[in-house]
Amino acid sequence: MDSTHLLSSPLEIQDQTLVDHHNSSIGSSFLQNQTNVPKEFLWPKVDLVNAHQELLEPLVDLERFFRGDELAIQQSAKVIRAACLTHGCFQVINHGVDSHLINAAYYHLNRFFHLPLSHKLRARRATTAGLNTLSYSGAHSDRFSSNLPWKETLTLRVHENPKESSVVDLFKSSLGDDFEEMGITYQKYCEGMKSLALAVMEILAISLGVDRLHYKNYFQDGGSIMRCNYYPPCPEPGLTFGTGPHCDATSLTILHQDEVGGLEIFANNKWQIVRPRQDALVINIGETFTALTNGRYKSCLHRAVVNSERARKSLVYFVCPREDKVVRPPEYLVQGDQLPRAYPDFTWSDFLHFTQNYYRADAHTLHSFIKWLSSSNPIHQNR
Ligand SMILES: C=C1C[C@]23C[C@H]1CC[C@H]2[C@]1(C)CCC[C@@](C)(C(=O)O)[C@H]1[C@@H]3C(=O)O
Ligand SMILES: O=C(O)CCC(=O)C(=O)O
Ligand SMILES: [Fe+2]
Repeated sequence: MDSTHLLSSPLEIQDQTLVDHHNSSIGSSFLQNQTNVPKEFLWPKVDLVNAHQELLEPLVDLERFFRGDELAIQQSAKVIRAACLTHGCFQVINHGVDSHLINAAYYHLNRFFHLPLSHKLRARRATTAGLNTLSYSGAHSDRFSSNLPWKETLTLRVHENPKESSVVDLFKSSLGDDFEEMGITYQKYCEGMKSLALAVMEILAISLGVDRLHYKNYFQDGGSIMRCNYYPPCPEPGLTFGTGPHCDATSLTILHQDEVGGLEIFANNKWQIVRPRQDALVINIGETFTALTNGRYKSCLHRAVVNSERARKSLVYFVCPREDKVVRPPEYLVQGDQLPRAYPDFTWSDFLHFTQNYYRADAHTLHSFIKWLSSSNPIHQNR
């Protein structure tokens, strides 16, 4: 683990904040007007290795799952199992999320990121009574001072089973009445993604040989994080990342990337390109799911590269357990001395808190979190 990433207190994060023009005003116009990459965006050379090969991750057709074709479901589970044991990534087609809804989500994403920066900043950590939050960030420059990502993000955090009105109100109250339509679209997008996530949970359970409904029931009352990524063109794309190498701390990620491409996955000891498919959604195993499988399934190490020609966009839906729920694998995956517990119990709320206040998520977040848990809470030490 790189201990320089481990921050001992929230204050240190504030201390790292960039000053003056970087502080709150990095937006696409700032990034787009650069003729070279400012030093805060330069990533270490060891990380900047290129990917040359295309990932042949499995493409799973969910049509037969939704039709209840048992033989096909078992076959898909087998293919998914192999992918999750090696790199933690697969793609799905005929996934049931309406392509018009995905297009509408991109339409609103574009509209949002083309607003003047002062307007985008109105969505900085806005909150509704239901505790859903909306937050805009330009290159995370308010949180970090080096290895900045060449992107802007809009993050919607949705608590379990939100009422439509709460998400729509959040968009309206932070961005203005003109954003009602955007709120409705993102509410629907999250609903579509949630039902897909529960279907995928069923196949994952089958693939692990645990009770078919185990994970579906577990995530039924869970929340989610929806993120829009906007990656402006970059004058020297080989020096930086749109999103640096990391595993998602969340449970499952359902990602759509636009036709520009840039998502790369670390598999078989090398970085590999995930070619965009308009009709497909990329599914990545996150670290919380790794813990829920007692370390059986690999969380997917991935990154997003930028290019000098075209802005790139992606829509990311992160599946999370209910915040206070204990993250613990089913008994079937823990068997005495042969298969002891790989991680102690924790809650999603604590893990999320760690990533938002103490540690910048990277390739080792779960490992670092467990270490941090045991050092800050002796109860966890011998579990
Ligand atoms: C729990 C989370 C932390 C991040 C958002 C979600 C899932 C992925 C994480 C992230 C994308 C990993 C790379 C670093 C990060 C800061 C980013 O570049 O956006 C991460 C997210 C975050 O803390 O905002
Ligand atoms: O934009 C992408 O393709 C990847 C984004 C990502 O990994 C993330 O937001 O967690
Ligand atoms: Fe990610």
